[in-house]
Amino acid sequence: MPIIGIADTTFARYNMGRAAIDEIQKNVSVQIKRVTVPGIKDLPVAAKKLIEEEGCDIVMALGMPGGKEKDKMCAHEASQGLIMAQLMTNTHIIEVFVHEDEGKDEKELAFLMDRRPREHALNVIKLLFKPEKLVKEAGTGQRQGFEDAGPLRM
Ligand SMILES: Cc1nc2c(=O)[nH]c(=O)nc-2n(C[C@H](O)[C@H](O)[C@H](O)CO)c1C
Repeated sequence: MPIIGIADTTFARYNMGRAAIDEIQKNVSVQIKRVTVPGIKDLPVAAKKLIEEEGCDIVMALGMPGGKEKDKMCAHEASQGLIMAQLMTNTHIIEVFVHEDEGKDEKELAFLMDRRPREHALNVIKLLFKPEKLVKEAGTGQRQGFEDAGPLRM
């Protein structure tokens, strides 16, 4: 049975890991290993450990960069770490970040922090079990959280 790793943070203002796990469990029967770290810069090593020490086949790295400039820098560094961890382990780590300033108010932010992990959880399931479904969706302007952008027409 495949193992999905979930790494999330205490910095985030919504329980993104719980949303992702709920969506996974609604759709497939898999083993889940979860860790929670303080912030997004702690996610790369947490994800790498889930892969190398816990045998995870894929990992979701969930976090919330804050709205300040230093938070955005932090997010960029965390992203680079996550890419490095993917290359070091040859394993997908799906980055699920919701920036605190993406929502126009707290209600919209909470909506997004619930929806994006759920929609990426479905992507993770497709990557693991039905990669051909993603091929069918190629170029269709999928977005996680808000409305899909949709395909371009000639
Ligand atoms: C400035 C800063 N901003 C964020 C952020 O926007 N989101 C987040 O999840 N964590 C932030 N952190 C904390 C770091 O990611 C990390 O937890 C600490 O530097 C300890 O390694 C820091 C230090």
